[in-house]
Amino acid sequence: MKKIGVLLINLGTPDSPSTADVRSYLFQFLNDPRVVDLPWLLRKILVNLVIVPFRAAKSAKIYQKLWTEKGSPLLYYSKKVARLLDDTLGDDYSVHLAMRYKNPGIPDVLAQMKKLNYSRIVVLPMFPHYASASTGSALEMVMEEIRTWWAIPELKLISQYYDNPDFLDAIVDRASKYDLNDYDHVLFSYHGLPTRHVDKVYEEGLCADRNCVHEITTDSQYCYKASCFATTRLLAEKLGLEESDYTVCFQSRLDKNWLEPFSDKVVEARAKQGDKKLLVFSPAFTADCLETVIEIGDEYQQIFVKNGGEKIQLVESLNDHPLWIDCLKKLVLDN
Ligand SMILES: C=CC1=C(C)c2cc3[nH]c(cc4nc(cc5[nH]c(cc1n2)c(C)c5CCC(=O)O)C(CCC(=O)O)=C4C)c(C)c3C=C
Ligand SMILES: [Fe+2]
Ligand SMILES: [Fe+2]
Repeated sequence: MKKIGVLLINLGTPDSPSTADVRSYLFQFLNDPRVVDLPWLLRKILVNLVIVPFRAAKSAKIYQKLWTEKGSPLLYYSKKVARLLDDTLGDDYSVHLAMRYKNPGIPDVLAQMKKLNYSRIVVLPMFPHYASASTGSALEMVMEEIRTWWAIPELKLISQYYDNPDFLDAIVDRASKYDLNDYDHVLFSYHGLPTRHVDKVYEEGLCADRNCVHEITTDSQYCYKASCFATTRLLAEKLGLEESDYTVCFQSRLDKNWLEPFSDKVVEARAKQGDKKLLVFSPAFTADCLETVIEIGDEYQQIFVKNGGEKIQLVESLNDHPLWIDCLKKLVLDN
């Protein structure tokens, strides 16, 4: 019998790109109080009467562009990573994949894992950076489920690993097919967050430095913004980039009070100042998804060209990269 269970978690994706399935996904996602952290009534009104009704059909059209014959890339690659990780970890480990939203859901997957009586469970979110809206939400759901078990196994929750050398090397290797000298500028575009999400990490209620490029300290260790800048500094060093060669930016905002600078505005500004080719890294996304393939690869490309640029080259997500599998393997073995 296998002794250690590994629960690999990703965000989740609609069951299909139909408007009904996208609506149901957005409904579950945006009603999460760690994602839309407003008082209950305000969240219900805003999400269920404003955002979801207006967004579902529009998002469904974008999901239809993203969908391949293998379905959603996020789910396809998450499953593949789980299989490869299971193969490489050997007989003492068994890897299970769950999604925070939609399928396969965390409660169902944990119910299967419970029956297998693991002596230890390692929970490994596929988010290198901690954010309450991603890792926090997934780990909370795991704890909510496991707290009801009569026999609670040893439990290890991995909160973040953005500075793990294997993770960084995998990204650098992913980019190795591009010659940095061919590009006018490099962007490191991370998923955005409402600024208050970042502020809430700090006891006194404010991200120490709103324009933070700050070092990681015990106070800021779970500041998503700080960890994005730290990731960028580490990657830039490995890539041999000077500070003037790159810009850190944040994409996918839902309103104006999100982390800045906004990626789409940076793309526009770089085109207007004469850049023709941009190389874009997206280190917060470990699998191809709507926010990389469509938002960066398609929407930003259009913005760039409209303003005088030529080509936005996205550095593909890690997906099933062997060094990424190796990184996950070591994270499990070290924990
Ligand atoms: C308040 C809204 C949102 C927060 C906060 C948020 C944080 C967050 N999201 C990811 C990763 C992904 N998000 C994806 C899609 C997506 N995200 C939001 C909103 C928030 N995300 C929406 C409404 C959507 C759906 C698409 C749309 O309608 O625009 C995806 C892609 C999923 C896919 O199926 O391809 C990912 C991945 C992280 C890591 C994060 C916190 C840092
Ligand atoms: Fe998101
Ligand atoms: Fe901060």
